[in-house]
Amino acid sequence: MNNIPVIALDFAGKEEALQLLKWFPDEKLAVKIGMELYYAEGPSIVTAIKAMGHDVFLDLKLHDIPNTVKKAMERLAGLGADMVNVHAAGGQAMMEAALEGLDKGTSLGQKRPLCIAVTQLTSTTESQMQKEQMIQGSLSESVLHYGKLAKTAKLDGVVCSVHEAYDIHKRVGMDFLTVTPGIRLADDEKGDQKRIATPSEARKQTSDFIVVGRSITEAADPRAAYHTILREWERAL
Ligand SMILES: O=c1ccn([C@@H]2O[C@H](COP(=O)(O)O)[C@@H](O)[C@H]2O)c(=O)[nH]1
Repeated sequence: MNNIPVIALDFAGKEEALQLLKWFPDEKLAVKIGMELYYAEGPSIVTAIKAMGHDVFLDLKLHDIPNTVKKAMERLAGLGADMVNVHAAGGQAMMEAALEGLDKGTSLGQKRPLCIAVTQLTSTTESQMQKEQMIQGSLSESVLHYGKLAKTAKLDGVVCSVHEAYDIHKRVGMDFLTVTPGIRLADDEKGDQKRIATPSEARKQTSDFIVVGRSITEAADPRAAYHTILREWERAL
């Protein structure tokens, strides 16, 4: 995965997703296939988008007992996605099982998908986390804790907000990936996201990948929105 931003294809079906991709006839993109599109279309949506030459982050956020996650990852490994993920809250043994499944399901000569762990969703606030998840301490401590746990389990990185990305890199490792959704341009609607940041802040805070959905997919001209975000990212340093 190289391209930035990663476009979240949060659509009800293949037709809508392909409509969006038509805005980018000559560009190799990185796209994210999430639950909505995957549950509607099944594994063929991953192979179809890979066949178009795009990188795919398959964002299914697995969270179950280790054996179930291992077997599911064994199946997902064969689809050709470049990145997959789990919830760090599933625990170290579950994350290790995810990797085991991916290794087992990856054929000889194929590259194992990167595997990252969701820490605290970008739609979660600190007070919500403390009340609803009964986690004491700050949200940034919780994200760091999950980051360290994911590193111990030998995962490749985490999903976190831009606000935690630098701390993760400093304290877990500069080569440990930080994938950051919750990206908004200054005038964009926040929607359900709580811990948001601009593409420029994301770059300054050392995010490796920014994930952008509605700011691109709901724009009147998605290609123009994509390039505005890319330009802001490129000019940030
Ligand atoms: O903590 C997380 C984990 C995943 N996401 C996903 O990223 C996109 C963001 O979409 P926007 O429209 O740009 O808000 C979406 O697919 C989420 O499922 C996240 O937002 N936060």
